[in-house]
Amino acid sequence: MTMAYGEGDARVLALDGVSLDLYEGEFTAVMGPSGSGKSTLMHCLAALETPTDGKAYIGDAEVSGLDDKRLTALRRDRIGFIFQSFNLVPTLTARENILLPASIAGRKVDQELFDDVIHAVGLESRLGHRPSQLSGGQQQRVACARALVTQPDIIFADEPTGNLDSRSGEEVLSFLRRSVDRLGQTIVMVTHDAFAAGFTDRVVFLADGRVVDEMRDPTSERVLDRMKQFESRTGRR
Ligand SMILES: Nc1ncnc2c1ncn2[C@@H]1O[C@H](COP(=O)(O)OP(=O)(O)OP(=O)(O)O)[C@@H](O)[C@H]1O
Repeated sequence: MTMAYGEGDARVLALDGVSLDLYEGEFTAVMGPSGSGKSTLMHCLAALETPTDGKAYIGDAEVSGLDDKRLTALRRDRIGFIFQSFNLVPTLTARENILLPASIAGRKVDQELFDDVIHAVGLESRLGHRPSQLSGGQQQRVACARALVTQPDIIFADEPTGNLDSRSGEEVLSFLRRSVDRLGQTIVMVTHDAFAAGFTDRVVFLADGRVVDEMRDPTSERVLDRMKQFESRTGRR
């Protein structure tokens, strides 16, 4: 996939021929220096942006090249999102936020799955609270529950722990890990954080819009080492 922004001298190649397979039931981290194309890659994969060249697929469905109506349906039915800034609706309770995407899609959430997810994120006593009455960590857990209860084919998480203290961040990461292990959820997470990457099955490293390396069964120590190697090779620090 290629993604170019701007024209002439201002042209930026955010993605430079990226080819990447993501596997079902896996937790994948996408890492790389600032400006390496992580967010652009995620947006193209999640049908939020259309690449200049190339295609993205979810299963057999091509996400680039759908008309608006089909795109909306694809995002609604098959993709879940978790953002750094939670993106909850302030006037709705935690329960209402969690059920909102399903209710927009006109679908019922399986009660057992709902109970399971709520229990797993530890939100039982907070379902009637509005976002402003919850801590950042609790708000992000609501956002995780919201992404999970629709059982999407894939969840895209953009720096999900970026706004959290380390303890809340760890809770969210453990929870994402468990949802991969227990529910077979597929998750792709953009992160700068080697600790967060240590929770995943696979790390894909981007630099200058290309995949430059990957690591299976990462530990945060190995990820940190690899990041240091990249920094010394590219002359940073
Ligand atoms: N809408 C846009 N218009 C022009 N250039 C853009 C746009 N979006 C991204 N870029 C450029 O594309 C390149 C990749 O950006 P991207 O946001 O994907 O990087 P990133 O790895 O997610 O960075 P960060 O870690 O800082 O969020 C950067 O050089 C950026 O300036």
